[in-house]
Amino acid sequence: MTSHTPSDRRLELIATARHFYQQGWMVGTAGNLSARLPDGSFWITASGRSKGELLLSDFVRIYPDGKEESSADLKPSAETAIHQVLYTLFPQAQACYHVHSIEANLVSRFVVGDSLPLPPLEMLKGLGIWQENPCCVLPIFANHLQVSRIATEIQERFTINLPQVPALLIRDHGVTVWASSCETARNYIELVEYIFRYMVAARGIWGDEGNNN
Ligand SMILES: CSC[C@@H](O)[C@@H](O)C(=O)COP(=O)(O)O
Ligand SMILES: [Zn+2]
Repeated sequence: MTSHTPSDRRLELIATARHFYQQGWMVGTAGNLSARLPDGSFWITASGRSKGELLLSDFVRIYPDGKEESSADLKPSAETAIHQVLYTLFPQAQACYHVHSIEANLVSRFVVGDSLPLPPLEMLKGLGIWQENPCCVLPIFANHLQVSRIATEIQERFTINLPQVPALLIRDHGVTVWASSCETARNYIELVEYIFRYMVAARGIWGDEGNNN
């Protein structure tokens, strides 16, 4: 019988961060990635690390009781509270990815309110929307300096209204997705970023009307 050692999820996070860095979505130290472990803890990128060249030692393990563990005395991502809130709200989530793209920042200013209507693209099926000509919105949150305030607002809003897609946008900041596997979270980031690129291009061609259903 072949025995399998479960692969270290940090390796997948390192490869994904490098890929996102190459797309221009994790420039410098921007963004953070986390993945859950069977005991309910999760690995998250340490704060302020260059996301294009992460090492196994650039992660902090966060336990359900809040205890932190890392090889050196590292600080976890400044946005850990957002990951914690999402893992609590969505127990099936096994990975939570946050990136900063130019397009995400542009589309976050396409509306003044807290919901961004998404164009009815086929790509929405990849985010779980199986409807013809869907009316789908992405929740937008304000980018408070105090990250705990963003996390509280996410918790309050999603406790009352579940989002249609497993993603949220922080205005002038970037997108965060959560998914039942690392691979799916990576796909979700690629899909939402495709939709954002489309929305920016559509506005350039058709103006304000470009993204209407
Ligand atoms: C390039 S500064 C970006 C940070 O302020 C933050 O938004 C971010 O995504 C990365 O913070 P980090 O603490 O490294 O996880
Ligand atoms: Zn960020």
